[in-house]
Amino acid sequence: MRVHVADHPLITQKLTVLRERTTPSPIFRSLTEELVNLLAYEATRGVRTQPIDIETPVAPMRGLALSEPKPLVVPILRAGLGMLEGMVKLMPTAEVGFLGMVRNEETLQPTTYAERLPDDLSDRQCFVLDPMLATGGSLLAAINYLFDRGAVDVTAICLLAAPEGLAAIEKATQGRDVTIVLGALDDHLNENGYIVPGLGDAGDRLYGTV
Ligand SMILES: O=P(O)(O)OC[C@H]1O[C@H](OP(=O)(O)OP(=O)(O)O)[C@H](O)[C@@H]1O
Ligand SMILES: O=c1cc[nH]c(=O)[nH]1
Ligand SMILES: [Mg+2]
Repeated sequence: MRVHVADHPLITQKLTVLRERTTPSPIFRSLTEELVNLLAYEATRGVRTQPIDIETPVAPMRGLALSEPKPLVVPILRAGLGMLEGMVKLMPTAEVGFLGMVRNEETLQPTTYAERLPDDLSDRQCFVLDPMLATGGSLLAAINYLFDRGAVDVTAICLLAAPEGLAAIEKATQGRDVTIVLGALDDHLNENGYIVPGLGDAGDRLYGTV
């Protein structure tokens, strides 16, 4: 598993505002989109392309086009939906699939309440979006759905992660092509399974349900 933790002052600055408890939902939403734009740049570094011959007004040249089949972007509802717009702005031709998951706040186990993915993902590059990687249970379930359908590689973009969740995913995906791109790697999980220092419940903060 490859892990890339962003190291850029603008990402840390935007995350600082996001984490602040008084930041209201509209600002939280726009910062989330800005952060995805920045993280997606790194996450799509390995996107598959093919040469394409074009003519500029001045001369013919060989450029690059995205390869077929196009990448699949999968936000994990609810909170991952807040990252979708930022990602598809960067790759407007990507296809989008959806996974709805919710973590039981007592057992910390995820359940899937919605799934709308292409049946056959053979030869597809997949990009999963979820702001929070806490115990890793939700992201691992999403990664397993994609590999079970034939995906060859999965890249997840998360704003924050806990070391415990990252280690759990690494252990459970041995031998698979998995990349995780993070805005920051936080300190630990607390007794309620929340990332510390974290930002609280991302879904509630995005959609104002606190
Ligand atoms: O790593 P885990 O321990 O599985 O926790 C992370 C999950 O928890 C949050 O979703 P939540 O269950 O709160 O659903 P929501 O997006 O609808 O708020 C978050 O968006 C992740 O999907
Ligand atoms: O810190 C956490 C952990 C799980 N889900 C969240 O939204 N935040
Ligand atoms: Mg939530």
